[in-house]
Amino acid sequence: MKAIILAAGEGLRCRPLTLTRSKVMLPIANRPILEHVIGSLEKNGITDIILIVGYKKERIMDYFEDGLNFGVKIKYVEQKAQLGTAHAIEQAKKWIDPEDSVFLVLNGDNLVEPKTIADLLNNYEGDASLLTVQMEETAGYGVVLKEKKRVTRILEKRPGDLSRIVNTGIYIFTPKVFETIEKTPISENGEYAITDTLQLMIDEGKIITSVPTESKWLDAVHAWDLLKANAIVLNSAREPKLEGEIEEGVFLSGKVAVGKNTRIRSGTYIVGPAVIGENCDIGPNVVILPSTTIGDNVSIRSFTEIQNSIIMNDCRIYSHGQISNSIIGSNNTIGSGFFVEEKEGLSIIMNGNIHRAPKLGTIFGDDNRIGNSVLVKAGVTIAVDCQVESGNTIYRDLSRHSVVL
Ligand SMILES: CC(=O)N[C@H]1[C@@H](OP(=O)(O)O)O[C@H](CO)[C@@H](O)[C@@H]1O
Repeated sequence: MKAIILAAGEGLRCRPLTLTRSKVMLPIANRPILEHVIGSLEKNGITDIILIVGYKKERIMDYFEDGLNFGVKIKYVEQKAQLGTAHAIEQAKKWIDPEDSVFLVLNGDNLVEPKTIADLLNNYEGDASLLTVQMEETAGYGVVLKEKKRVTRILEKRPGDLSRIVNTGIYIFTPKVFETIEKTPISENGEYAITDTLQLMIDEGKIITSVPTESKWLDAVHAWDLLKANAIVLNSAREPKLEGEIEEGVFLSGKVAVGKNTRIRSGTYIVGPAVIGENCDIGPNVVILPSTTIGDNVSIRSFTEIQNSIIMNDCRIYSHGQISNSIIGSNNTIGSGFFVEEKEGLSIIMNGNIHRAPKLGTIFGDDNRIGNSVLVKAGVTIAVDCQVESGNTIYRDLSRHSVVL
């Protein structure tokens, strides 16, 4: 069976992290979300993958190449304009054999475990099937109404609580779906939505079934959702590997993974679950608390404490810092005495809408340079290529190339 993975969008609500990479490339436990998705397909024996790319596609293609290192074969198809999920799937039409009985479609930016996909593979029926989860908070998703297994309506991102059965965006289609995709009208927000295609199929009397799952399905809607996803994945890791050099006098407890060529210096105290990548230099006397992921080529100097955070590749973090509930993009330099304030239940405004964040520190994009003794207020984001001189307190979001003297 072939799988089409949708990986063309940016992930606007994950800015500033997505200013330099698309959402599918955001790391969870040091691997892009898309790598987790491909791994789950491969474990189900699905190795023939059509990857729909668009935004920052080079970064995806450079990482995955032809897929062989990941146990799959990838055919890249470009969606030049991001005109919706039905339009994205339509781009793959040429590569789906009309004689194939069915194919799978899923999002490249939702974390799924192998069993999640198996639940659909083992239970699909009718003209199309979609995998659903039960959720309390359904805002931002499509929900379905159904009679027994048969879907009677799909409602996309509507306010109210008509249904708690959420569409995961994981589907089994027959090649006939392309006929209905061609007839799908453009929606109010200017997109061709696969959910509208499905509604059209329902209206034509076709049988669309919903397959419920209780297996893992996680969507990082906002950047801060990555912290939760990271914690879940770190917690479920099996037998983490300790490579590199662990000096005498290092304390490790819980699940801790350390990559090749990394040195953990004496006096460092690490409580897992935690993952530290390759070629890092940590300590002496650094404290790393659950659920933290540190990328490759990162150095962290004495008396810095990091908790429940993601630090991406190529960062340098100097001494006496405190970072918690935060995401630091790649190639950031952070001076001594850096302090991130954190708060619970912040209201963050994006594009005029209010979004509620859980306990949050800060989110940094890539390539920022922060001097010594800098304080960042809770919920504040620093975009890309910003420079903050020593001794400043950052109260407001910094946009790309900002300089704070
Ligand atoms: C038009 C469309 O395809 N909507 C889908 C899709 O929404 P996006 O906003 O495109 O990610 O994925 C959601 C699951 O992540 C699903 O709930 C919804 O129905």
